Amino acid sequence: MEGLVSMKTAPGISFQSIPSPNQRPNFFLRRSMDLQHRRFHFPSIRAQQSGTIFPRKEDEEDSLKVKEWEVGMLQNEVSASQGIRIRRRPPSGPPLHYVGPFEFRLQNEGNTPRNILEEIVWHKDVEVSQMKEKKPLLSLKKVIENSPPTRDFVGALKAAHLQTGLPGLIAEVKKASPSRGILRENFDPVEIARAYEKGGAACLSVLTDEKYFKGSFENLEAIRNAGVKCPLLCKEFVIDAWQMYYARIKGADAILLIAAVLPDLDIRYMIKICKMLGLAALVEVHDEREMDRVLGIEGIELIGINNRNLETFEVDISNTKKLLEGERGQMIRKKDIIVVGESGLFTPDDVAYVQEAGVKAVLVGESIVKQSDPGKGISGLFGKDISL
Ligand SMILES: O=C(O)c1ccccc1NCC(=O)[C@H](O)[C@H](O)COP(=O)(O)O
Repeated sequence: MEGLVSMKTAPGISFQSIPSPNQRPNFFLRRSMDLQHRRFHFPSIRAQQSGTIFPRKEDEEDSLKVKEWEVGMLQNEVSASQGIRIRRRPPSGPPLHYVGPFEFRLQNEGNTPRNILEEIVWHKDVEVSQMKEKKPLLSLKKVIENSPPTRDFVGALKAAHLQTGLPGLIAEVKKASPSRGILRENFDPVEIARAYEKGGAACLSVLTDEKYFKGSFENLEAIRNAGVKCPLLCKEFVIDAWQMYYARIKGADAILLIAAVLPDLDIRYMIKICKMLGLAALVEVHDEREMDRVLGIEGIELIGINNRNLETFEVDISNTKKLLEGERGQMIRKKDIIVVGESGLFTPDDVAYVQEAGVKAVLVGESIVKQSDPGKGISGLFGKDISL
């Protein structure tokens, strides 16, 4: 659209006059023309501008960025076709609209995350690409070759359930959350982990996201190195297999995969990587559609039903019951999958409710981490001492 006159009107909105209405290509055609233009010509234009024949490093970097953007857009399209509303990356550049003979741009429209989960994922995308540059996958693989074996996360949950007759507890080391803010001011992850273990937790969940949960991979590593025996779940927003390798070297025994973020193909691929790395995968769903997708994937041993809608923060523990009713529940039993009830569990009645619905494990953060002695918080949650 070179040569068009751009007129600024209100802040954030600019108008461009169009030579004639019948010369106006539709938005999608323009987008794909733009993509092709960039794919095939962008580096050489830069090379021409710089007066060089061979592409310069900057041209190659530009070209890589364009390719990454294209992959992100493709991922968004695949995700949308599976009912996934979370876009993996912001659509680059503001979309164009046509009104009468005018074309106008709304600055940033489309590049604003639609909800907190999308915001987290977009931030994670940038964070992970920076971390990958510092610690390439090959270097992580070398460290893993000399790492101690992982512990049996699923086995620990099953054993706790058999021993107590109650759901096995995954106790979460959680300092803060986007929905609740700071949960515990004096936050010593190792002290909390030890208290949970003493209080009867079968496994621990360690939040590693820094920006939104004030967690870290250092916390995970410190808990592992402190001699805590409970298997550890790395509670991360996984969007790239690199994170799984990193979690493994930092001491994780299991990793979270969120179906609201990951398309089926990613989940299948990541389950295979988990098997290679000796990690258990907790695949998290929060509605019927996600549950049906996940039940169609082979090799899943653990499904988490999140009672918190990660887009709206609404918590409703009847979600667990709803997703375990009828044929879904039957298929889960047939496949011998362990279901974990996650979020919003505060009382023995809550635990009894989700157990009645069919869970064999629960994942709990807020209600126990807020207690002055988080270990005693566990007895409060179950209505009895489960450490024996
Ligand atoms: O906890 C949040 O506010 C939150 C917001 C956005 C994405 C994820 C979020 N939480 C992760 C979890 O699923 C919970 O930490 C976990 O299930 C424990 O929940 P709770 O017992 O209610 O602390």
